[in-house]
Amino acid sequence: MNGIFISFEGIDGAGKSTHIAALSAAFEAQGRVVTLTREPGGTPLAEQLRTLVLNEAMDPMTEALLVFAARREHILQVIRPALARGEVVLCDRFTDATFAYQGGGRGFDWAVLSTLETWVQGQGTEAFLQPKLTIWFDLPPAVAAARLVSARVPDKFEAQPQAFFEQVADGYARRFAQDTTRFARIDANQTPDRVWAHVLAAVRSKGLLP
Ligand SMILES: Nc1ncnc2c1ncn2[C@@H]1O[C@H](COP(=O)(O)OP(=O)(O)O)[C@@H](O)[C@H]1O
Ligand SMILES: Cc1cn([C@H]2C[C@H](O)[C@@H](COP(=O)(O)OP(=O)(O)O)O2)c(=O)[nH]c1=O
Repeated sequence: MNGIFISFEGIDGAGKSTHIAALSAAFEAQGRVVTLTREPGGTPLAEQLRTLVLNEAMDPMTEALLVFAARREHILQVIRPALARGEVVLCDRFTDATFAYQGGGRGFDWAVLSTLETWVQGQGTEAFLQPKLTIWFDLPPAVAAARLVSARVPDKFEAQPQAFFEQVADGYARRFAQDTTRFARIDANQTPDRVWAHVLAAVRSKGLLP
């Protein structure tokens, strides 16, 4: 069986986490083995880098290098091995988040991010790794902010003003425009049931679930 790599994206509070477990169950119901993972993180070292990135103030380049360093570990130790075993890898955020947050939100150089992406996801003779499908939960930042008020204690990014998330959303839109076939853009400003129906339809339209 071929491995399947799917990533989930969107600004904080867009509703990703709500649907990842349900999609995992849908794959398992088809007899697939699922690896659920996240970025930054997914290995002990990458989780340590996550703690730094989410809690410490730092220069945007430092931040970009740390998330790509975490990604390198994650790809080598978790994602590629799971795909080689024919598993389904569901990843809560991947490189599009770097373009959106470090590129859009922090204003870090887009071309440098593209170079880092090429290095980290396809070093030497490795085939370039990219999700088969990226589900983008598109939600106006004001709506996301309202959802998060009562949801949880904000981390470094979630504490940013709405203007930051407008830039992050612009980053996602720019990334989407560069590769519309990989992305499924979902209007996340709907009830969870309706959002779920769109998530399922996106996965089915790629032929990944019956
Ligand atoms: N479609 C929806 N409509 C209203 N609230 C939602 C919806 N989806 C998720 N939520 C709520 O919004 C908050 C953020 O959702 P979450 O899945 O944690 O977002 P993310 O993982 O994208 O940051 C949670 O309190 C969740 O219950
Ligand atoms: C993967 C990635 C995440 N991030 C940010 C986006 C989120 O604010 C944060 C962690 O994402 P997330 O796991 O969605 O947070 P939570 O557990 O609170 O739902 O890291 C980046 O800035 N760059 C990246 O490359």
